Amino acid sequence: MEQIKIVIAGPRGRMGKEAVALVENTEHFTLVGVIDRINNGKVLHEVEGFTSNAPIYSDILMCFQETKPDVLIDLTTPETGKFHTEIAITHGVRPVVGTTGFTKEELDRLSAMAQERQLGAIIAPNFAVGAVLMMKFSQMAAKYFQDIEIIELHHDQKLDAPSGTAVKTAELLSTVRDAKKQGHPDEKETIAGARGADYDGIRIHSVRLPGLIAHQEVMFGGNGQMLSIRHDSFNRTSFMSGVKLSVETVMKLDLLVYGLENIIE
Ligand SMILES: NC(=O)C1=CN([C@@H]2O[C@H](COP(=O)(O)OP(=O)(O)OC[C@H]3O[C@@H](n4cnc5c(N)ncnc54)[C@H](OP(=O)(O)O)[C@@H]3O)[C@@H](O)[C@H]2O)C=CC1
Ligand SMILES: O=C(O)C1=N[C@H](C(=O)O)C[C@H](O)C1
Repeated sequence: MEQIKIVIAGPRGRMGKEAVALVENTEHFTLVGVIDRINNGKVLHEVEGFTSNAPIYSDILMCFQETKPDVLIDLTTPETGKFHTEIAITHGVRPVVGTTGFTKEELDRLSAMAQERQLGAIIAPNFAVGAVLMMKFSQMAAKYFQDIEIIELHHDQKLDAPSGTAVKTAELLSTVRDAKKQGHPDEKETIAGARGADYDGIRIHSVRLPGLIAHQEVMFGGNGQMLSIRHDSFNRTSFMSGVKLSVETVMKLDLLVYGLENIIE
């Protein structure tokens, strides 16, 4: 199998560490460099917890020039992730982005940039196969149940709310459900935010607590019945088979794909 040369941005992060281990343990993947805002000029094994010989760069352009990667895996923050994805597309490096918090306008712009260059790119709000199925099953259910509340629950170090997964879920549900205001027409919040965020009338509630990893429940209410579809990630290894699939798939694409549901059969 042809070797895929990979750069990881955010290697010291919770997801970045897992991604480094994935790339190091996959025969046809080579970690040619990492992007880290500290440790510039060092080799990764000089940083505690790593054994890799990959060089560390704080400058993404220098990293690309010297390591000539095929793929950038970005697991950073919303602002940095957007910047890295733009630079990658501009320089012909295929981005696989797990970073969340991009707006629809930003996604559209990145998609147009990839299309213009006919370059493969994947932005996946959730790499866990079970989470993708939870979204697909919810989309099936939304045809029959129009009253929906999404409860997403995450660790308390998360920067963006609602989660990328919750936004993606609401987008998928809206493809099969007409916009509808839920709850009583005259309902009033006595404390702002009590009814959660509003996406075409679907309510999204974000829970942040230490001890959690990544969880989501989609609740559908009907006459005399309720359907609940839930996914839990209990560790971050749960995301890695999706990262591996995305790296392999992005090499064959010539446009930007947003969401793993578009590449999982
Ligand atoms: N798609 C998916 O399946 C999943 C997506 N995520 C998303 O992935 C992202 C990362 O999550 P997580 O690993 O938990 O977050 P962490 O905070 O643990 O890691 C983020 C890393 O990004 C680094 N970073 C921040 N700014 C820069 C910069 N300017 N240049 C280089 N590196 C930078 C941080 O470094 P420093 O220590 O210096 O701040 C840190 O190491 C989030 O957006 C999260 O929502 C998370 C889980 C699954
Ligand atoms: O920040 C996280 O942890 C996660 N972020 C992603 C999101 O925003 O949906 C994916 C997963 O839920 C974990």
